[in-house]
Amino acid sequence: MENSAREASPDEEASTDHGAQTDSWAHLGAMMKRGGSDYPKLVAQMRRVQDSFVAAHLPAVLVPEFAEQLGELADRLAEYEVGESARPAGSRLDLPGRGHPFLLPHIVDQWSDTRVEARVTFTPFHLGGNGAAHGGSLPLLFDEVLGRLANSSGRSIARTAYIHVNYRHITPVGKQLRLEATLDREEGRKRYASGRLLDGDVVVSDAEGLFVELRPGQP
Ligand SMILES: CCCCCCCC/C=C\CCCCCCCC(=O)SCCNC(=O)CCNC(=O)[C@H](O)C(C)(C)COP(=O)(O)OP(=O)(O)OC[C@H]1O[C@@H](n2cnc3c(N)ncnc32)[C@H](O)[C@@H]1OP(=O)(O)O
Repeated sequence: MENSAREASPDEEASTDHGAQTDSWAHLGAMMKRGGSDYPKLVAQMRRVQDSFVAAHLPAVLVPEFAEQLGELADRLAEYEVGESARPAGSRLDLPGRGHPFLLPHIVDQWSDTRVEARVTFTPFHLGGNGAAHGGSLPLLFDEVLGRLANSSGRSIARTAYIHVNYRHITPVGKQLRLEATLDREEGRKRYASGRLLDGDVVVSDAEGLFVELRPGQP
């Protein structure tokens, strides 16, 4: 396995999954087996493609060949398309960024009912400019981590109402950073969480988010 995050507790993701019930160890265990034991290699190669794609300047003469090869791969993958609730991508809680190439490849080190500690390295795919991560990738990271925290430990489903992100310093690409997040308070249906992204001792970004618990039947 390319990286190991700690496993989720049985009830911690129970209410976060709209497409399938994740209310038992057995179900979580089954989700984390989706794609099999080689799936981490596939995700790692997909992330490599993303990074090398954005970093490459192909000779124009090679562009049609690369487009065709990628097209062939996409066609092959499309043969295996399944519904949202059956996909390995995003289900693999044992992998950085749940094994979903859109998500930052963060690795969770500690997870309690109200606190998360994780490591994350932004890659060339997330580059904005001048060695700094694209500003839009930070709300993505905070939404994922704060959102999961707000939905964990058997709490019922809550959706992001807002994420307020402060950019304090540039977020370097290619350097391992630390992320801390806490669920700070709950007021009725409202859950407030906050997080900090650190480069050494320097807070490069922090965020506060409101997650509102859905009413029964609310989409
Ligand atoms: C399938 C297999 C795969 C397996 C999966 C593996 C496990 C996965 C593990 C983990 C996954 C999760 C990890 C990621 C989590 C990320 C979460 C997201 O990104 S969610 C998407 C983005 N968000 C939306 O799309 C929301 C769209 N908006 C809405 O739906 C509504 O606006 C909503 C629910 C947020 C609130 O609407 P209302 O009608 O329910 O609630 P009202 O009554 O208006 O407000 C309730 C209270 O909240 C305040 N409020 C609402 N919005 C506010 C705002 N923007 N700012 C301030 N206050 C707000 C209101 O003022 C009110 O407060 P007063 O009760 O009066 O004190």
